[in-house]
Amino acid sequence: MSNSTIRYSLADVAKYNGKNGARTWIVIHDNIYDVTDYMQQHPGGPELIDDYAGKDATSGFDEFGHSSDATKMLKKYLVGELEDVSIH
Ligand code: HEM
Repeated sequence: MSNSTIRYSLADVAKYNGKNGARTWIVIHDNIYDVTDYMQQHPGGPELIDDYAGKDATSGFDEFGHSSDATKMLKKYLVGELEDVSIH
């Protein structure tokens, strides 16, 4: 983790739920991704991602067993990291 990484709480992420013009953010392994521009191209369809809009999508992402290509694609959409929950 670098100091330049922007930290957000899960409450911040929840605002980006894709509703009413909001963008769609999801969390995978404590990293936060803005997948708004990717959802329509998702091979599994946009709905699967929308189910996790504004939430932690780690279980959904891992349960499908995405390819390493899919994991690499995520990097492009990274917007920040979850803040350290242990300090609260
Ligand atoms: C949010 C939770 C997600 C769930 C539950 C999910 C689920 C799935 C499912 C079920 C498929 C299979 C579709 C099919 O074969 O018909 C799939 C494929 C795929 N998904 Fe997702 N997905 C999620 C997020 C993402 C994200 C964020 C990315 C990349 C930015 C991604 C990239 C891909 C790719 C590239 C494939 C094609 C197969 C592969 O390369 O693994 N998915 N996904």
